[in-house]
Amino acid sequence: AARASTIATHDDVDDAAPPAATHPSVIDVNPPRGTRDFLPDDMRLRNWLFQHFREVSRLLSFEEVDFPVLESEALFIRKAGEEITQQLYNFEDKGGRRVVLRPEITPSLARVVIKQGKSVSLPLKWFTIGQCWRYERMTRGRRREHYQWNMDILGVSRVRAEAELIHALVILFERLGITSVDVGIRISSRKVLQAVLQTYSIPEHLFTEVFVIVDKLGKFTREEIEKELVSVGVPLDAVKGLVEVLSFKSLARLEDVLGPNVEAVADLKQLFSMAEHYGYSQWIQFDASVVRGLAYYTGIVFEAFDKEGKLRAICGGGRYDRLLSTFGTDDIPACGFGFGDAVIMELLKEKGLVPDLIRQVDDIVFPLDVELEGPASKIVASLRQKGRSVDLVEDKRLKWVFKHAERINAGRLILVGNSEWQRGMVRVKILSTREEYEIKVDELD
Ligand SMILES: OCc1cccc(Br)n1
Repeated sequence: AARASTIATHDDVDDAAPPAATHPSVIDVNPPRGTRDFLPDDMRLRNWLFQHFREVSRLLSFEEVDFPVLESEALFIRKAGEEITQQLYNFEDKGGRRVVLRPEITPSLARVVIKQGKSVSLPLKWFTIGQCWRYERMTRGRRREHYQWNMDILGVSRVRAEAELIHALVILFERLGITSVDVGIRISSRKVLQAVLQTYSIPEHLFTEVFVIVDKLGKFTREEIEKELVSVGVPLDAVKGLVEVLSFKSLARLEDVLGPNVEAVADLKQLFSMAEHYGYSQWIQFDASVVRGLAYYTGIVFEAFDKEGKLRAICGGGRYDRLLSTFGTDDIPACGFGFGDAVIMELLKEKGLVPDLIRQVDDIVFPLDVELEGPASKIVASLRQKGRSVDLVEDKRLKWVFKHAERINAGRLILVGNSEWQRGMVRVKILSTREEYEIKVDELD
């Protein structure tokens, strides 16, 4: 009871911060609300996933970059009412600067490309894996941080960029053991809705707001969406027309309604044709209801989803040809996606595809007597020099050491004992075969 009283827990769900610690001993051993600790087992899994992200990026000849988690708040102030900008993890730093823990990575990429100015060489193909944050009222108990793999192509205006990024997604899923039976990639284009809005002469300045509202379909009822659309100035007939087109799942149907010369239809037909050549057609489907929730998308948008419909979108992305001009500089055609580390892990668990990543070590070295610790350390140094991972164990009973060797899946147990050492030897036990032998110290490798 005494111990419990000194360690606060945060079982309360309200969002107020706990009172500042009154005594140095009062610490909350949990990580801050909505964040995670990664202990060795978790870290092995995270590194396994990130290694796949990196390997797929390498296969597509992307270069790795990194940006600060801390960014100027100004980079993320957008007026379209997106969830991501309404949940900024923002604050004022000690210098009075308005800063945020970044909620996404693309604006940082834009900032760096702008900084490079004319010296940026195109096409640019960059990827990064970085932690992103949101400040969401914990009443919903959701996470406040996740790691996101981002791949972006700048300087390619044709839908080849989208086709390449979708290829990356397909390769990643296949590497994880996920098939097109488990996951699909829904594809549409913001130009579809744009074409519909234009037929109703909706002013262009409303487009972004409409996209952000329409993206909430699925989270809100159709009536709520229609009401919100009307509230931002979309006449009811246009709302009905929009909702009608949003239900389209066939490109042919879309072409019938919009006509063959609409850019949206041409882009999508080209992308689906490219998919044939890559051999990943079975992974993708046209779905006009895909808009994605980021204000700056201007063209093709896509998201991967689990076909059992149990999880939130696995990843999402699209074309954003006019992001740079919103920061006051010349536009560069751009396309990218963000792929979070959480939903994919939920999917792998669902599918029984989470690998069993055990701790492993090559050697355990154990001096049987305290005066053999020096020789044992010499052996350890030599083995590590040869690139072997070595666990030097001391102050333990031999019985414990044998159990420990099993526990950490050691390859060999090297016992440094007096009688052997006098003859320049050590005793080696191969854990997998139980084979035991003596060997000259300088022949140990
Ligand atoms: O994908 C939206 C998002 C952004 C930042 C942090 C988290 Br958790 N989720």
